[in-house]
Amino acid sequence: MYRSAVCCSNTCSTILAPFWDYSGRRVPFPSSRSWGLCSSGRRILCACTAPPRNLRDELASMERNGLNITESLGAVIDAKDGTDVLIECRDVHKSFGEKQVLRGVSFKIRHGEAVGIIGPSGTGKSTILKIMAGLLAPDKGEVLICGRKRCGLVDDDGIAGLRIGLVFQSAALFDSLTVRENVGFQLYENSRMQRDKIAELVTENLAAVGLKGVEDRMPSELSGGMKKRVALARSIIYDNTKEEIEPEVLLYDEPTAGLDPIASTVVEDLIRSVHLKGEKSTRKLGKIASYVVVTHQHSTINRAVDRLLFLYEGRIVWEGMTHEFGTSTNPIVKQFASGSLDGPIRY
Ligand SMILES: Nc1ncnc2c1ncn2[C@@H]1O[C@H](COP(=O)(O)OP(=O)(O)OP(=O)(O)O)[C@@H](O)[C@H]1O
Repeated sequence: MYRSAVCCSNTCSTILAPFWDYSGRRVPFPSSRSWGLCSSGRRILCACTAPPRNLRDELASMERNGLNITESLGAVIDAKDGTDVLIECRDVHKSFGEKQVLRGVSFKIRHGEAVGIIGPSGTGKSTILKIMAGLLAPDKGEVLICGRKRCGLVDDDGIAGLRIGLVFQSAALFDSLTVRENVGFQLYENSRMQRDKIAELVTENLAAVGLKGVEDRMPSELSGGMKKRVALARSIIYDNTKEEIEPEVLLYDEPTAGLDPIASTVVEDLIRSVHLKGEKSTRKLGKIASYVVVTHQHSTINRAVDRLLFLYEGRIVWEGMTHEFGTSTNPIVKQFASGSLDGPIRY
C-alpha cells in the first residue's frame, strides 16, 4: 500500500514525502527540506490548488456576455470585469529575517498568458513564485486566486478549481523512485486509475516531452536536460478519465538554467507546446491555462514568453511585451538587457 506524508498537486510533488514505494518497499524521504515542509503529516491536496471557482461556468458566462474565449492561448482574454485574472499579487511584501526581499509587488496573470519574470539575482523572483504557489506566505499584501484570497498551504486544504503547479529549477525528482513512479506519482496517489492505465499515460507524457524508453530508469541515470523534461512530464500529466479537467497555471523556476543552447530550445518549445495543446486539441478550456517563467536566459525570454515583469529591489519596475524589452529606455532595463556594468544596477 502506497502512503505519503502529505500530498499536493502533481507539479508540486517535490514536497511530498513518501514512506513506501509502489511495491511496498520503504523509501527514504527525498530531502530534509521536503520533510520540513510536510511536517504537519496531513494530506495536503491544496498546496498547489486554489479556492473553488468554476472557471468553465465563468467562461461560459463571459461567452454569453459577448466576450470571446481565447481561440488560441497566445491570445489573452481581456475581460473588463476581471474574470480573466487567474492570479493576482497585491502589494506583496516578504522578508527573511532582517532582509527585505519583496517590498510591494503587484501584478496580474490573466487566462492565456505566457509571462516571464526577470531581474537581477537575489531580487526575489523565486520567492514570488513560491508565494503564488502557496509554499510561502507573504508578510503583508495578498495573493488572489480567481478573485479569492489564498490563505496558505494548510488553510486552503480541500479547495479546487484552478491548480497551480511549480516546476522547480532543480527538477526535484524523487531519487529513490523510477522515472515512471516520479511522473505518475500524483495519479498513483490521488486517482482511481488502474496502474496499467497510469503507466500508459506516463509513457504518453514522456513521449510528449521527447523521452522514450526511460520509464524504468532512476533519476541518477538521466542527464540534467532529461531530468528537466521528466519534471515537465510530471507537471503536465493528469487524470484523463475525469470529465472535468481543472485548468492549471504552471510556474517554472529557471527551466533552462544549465542547459546547452539546443537543449534550452527543446525545453522552451515544450513549454509553449504544452500550453497550446489542451486548447487546440479540445477547442475548450485548455489544461495549462497560463504559465509564468522565471528566467535569466535571453533565448527563453524570446522564445517562451509574451509578456515580461521586471523585478528589481523587491518591486516590479517595468512591465511590457517581450518585443519591447530590447528597446526600453528604462535605465534599469537597458542595463540588464545589454549586460553592461554601467548603470543603476550595482553588484
Ligand atoms: N528561505 C529563505 N531563507 C532566508 N533567505 C532566503 C530564503 N529564500 C530566499 N532567501 C533570500 O531572499 C533573496 C531572494 O531570493 P530568491 O531566490 O527569491 O532570488 P532570485 O531573484 O530568484 O535569485 P536568482 O536569480 O539568483 O535565482 C536572496 O537574498 C535569498 O538569499
